[in-house]
Formats: sequence, C-alpha cells, structure tokens
Amino acid sequence: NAVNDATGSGTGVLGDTKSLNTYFSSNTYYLYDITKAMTGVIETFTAKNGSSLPGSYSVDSDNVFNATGQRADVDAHFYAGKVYDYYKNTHGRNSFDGNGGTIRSTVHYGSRYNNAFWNGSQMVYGDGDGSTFTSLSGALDVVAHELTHAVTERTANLQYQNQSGALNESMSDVFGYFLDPDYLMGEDVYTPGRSGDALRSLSNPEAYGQPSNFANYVYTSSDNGGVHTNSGIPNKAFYYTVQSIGKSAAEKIYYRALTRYLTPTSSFSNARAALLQSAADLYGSGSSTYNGVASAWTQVGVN
Ligand SMILES: O=C(O)[C@H](CCc1ccccc1)CC1(C(=O)N[C@@H](Cc2c[nH]c3ccccc23)C(=O)O)CCCC1
Ligand SMILES: [Ca+2]
Ligand SMILES: [Ca+2]
Ligand SMILES: [Zn+2]
Repeated sequence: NAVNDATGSGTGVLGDTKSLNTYFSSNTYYLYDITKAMTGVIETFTAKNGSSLPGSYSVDSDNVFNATGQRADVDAHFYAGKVYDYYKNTHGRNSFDGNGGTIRSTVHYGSRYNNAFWNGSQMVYGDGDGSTFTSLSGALDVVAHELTHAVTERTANLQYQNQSGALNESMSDVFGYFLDPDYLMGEDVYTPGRSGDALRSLSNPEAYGQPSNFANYVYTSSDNGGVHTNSGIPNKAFYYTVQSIGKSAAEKIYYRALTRYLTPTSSFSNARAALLQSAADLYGSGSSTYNGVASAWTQVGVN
C-alpha cells in the first residue's frame, strides 16, 4: 500500500543514473512499483545467472541500486515502467492485457545469455557475453519489443511462424521504434565494443541480412519460418509509412490495426488491408495518410 511506496535511484546498464519506483518492507527495498493505475504491479526479479523463473526479487538495503550487478535490474524495471506509461498515455491501454496485469521481468537469466524473450507470462533478459551483447534490458527498444509480444498475444495473437510470425516480429520492432524513435533495433546493447551498428535496421533491413521486399521473402524452416528475417519486409513498409505520414499518424494506425483488425493468421497482404482500414477509419479513404500507407506496402511488393 501507499505507505510502503518508495522512490529510489539506480545506475543503468550504460552507467546512467535514474529514479526508481520501489517498495519498502522490513528494512528492504524491492524493485516493485505500485505507482501505476494498475490492478497489478511492475516487478523485477533476478535469476542470479540460473534458469529458473522468476527467480528472486531484486532488492537493496539502502534504495540506491548502484552495484554493477544491479544495472540490468535497474533498466528492466525502469524501462518496463516507461513502456507501461507509453501504452497507457498514448493508446489508453492499461498494461499488456488492457486490464492492469502485472508486468514481471527477470534479469541475469542464464550464463552469458545473448538473448531476451517473452515467455507467455513475463519478460526474461540475458546479460550477453559482453562481446555480442551487454545486458539486453539496457535497451528501451528491446524492452518495448518484448512487452509488445505480450500486447500482440492478447490482441491479434499473430501466430509465431511464417508471414504472421514475421508480422508479430515487426509489430514488436515497430513499437520499439515508437518508444525509441530511431530506425535501429537494439543498438544500445548490441556489440558494446563497436559503435554505429545494431541488431536490425527498419530503414535498411539489408544492412543486417534481412530482405526489404516480398520478392526476396526467405522460405526457410528455421526460426519459425524466418520470423526474424522476413520481418524486414513489414519493417521497411513501416519505415516508408513513417517517412510519408509521420510518427503520430503511424502510431494510431498501427495500434488500431494490431488491436482491431489483425488476426492470428494474418498475411502481409492482410496487414496492408488492416492498416488501410485503420487509416480509412481515422483519416478517410483516399486521404493522403491512406495513400501513404498504400504506397509504402506497394514499394515492398505487397498489395
Ligand atoms: O523477442 C524476440 O523476438 C527474440 C526472442 C528470441 C527467443 C525466442 C525463443 C526462446 C528464446 C529466445 C529476442 C530478440 C531478437 O530479436 N532475437 C533474435 C536475434 C538474436 C538475438 N540474440 C541472438 C543470438 C543468436 C542468434 C540470433 C540472435 C533471435 O533470437 O533470432 C528481440 C529483441 C532483441 C532480442
Ligand atoms: Ca533503437
Ligand atoms: Ca554496437
Ligand atoms: Zn520478437
């Protein structure tokens, strides 16, 4: 309850200081945020480099989470709060389930684990091996990517394979852009020893081995039909869309399509239609916004 609500501070993965919503109980501070208009909370755990979930609450004795080993915890907690605020303030959505569901994260998962995931119930982040990745919760676009998998699961529920899976992936990269508006994905945690690179590029998918046109769709059985490869095609359509209609209109159209028109088996062509329907609903068919969406998808070979 409110009497236990505390404001702490912490050091993030990139060495930056940030304020934290914490919880005080029996001489211990928890990464446990009760300040949002939720029925649930935002809570952060550590797996202590094991693989059992959720692990133990991230705690501190003085409400200053500045130990090196707490950096991933700090960012997972802080960025989860940011993504919660984004969905609530921009789209009126109360948490990933629209019903104030608890947002749970676990960091320090596995040993030198170069990945992150939404497991159907919570977000999970590895620390990386220090060469390919540093702790993956250190990137706001990665946290937004993972939490958007939860939103997608509760709305369109795009099947995680082939074209619907690539759309699922793209939706997560797209909302990663809305939280961190540059066209790179994961740049803050990818190859800490090299600047200027990223895991993916929405403006130039080919830079990281993804196609950007349907003519170059990759038919493969790996990675659930290449969901992390073929997402380059809808990602490029998104890039063209933002360049033509702007971030704000794109935001409204993408959220509307995701929550009202896309279905578990939607194809790339179905996504074009869903986005056009959303544009027509909000701006009118034949509007410049509508036409901008149409041409974006035509440019990536999807009609
Ligand atoms: O959420 C997702 O789509 C990815 C989930 C990957 C996963 C799936 C199932 C079980 C465990 C892990 C995680 C992210 C991802 O795009 N992973 C890619 C790229 C990647 C990251 N680390 C890797 C290590 C090896 C190979 C590929 C990768 C992948 O798993 O393909 C999203 C943002 C950053 C990491
Ligand atoms: Ca980015
Ligand atoms: Ca890098
Ligand atoms: Zn993903």
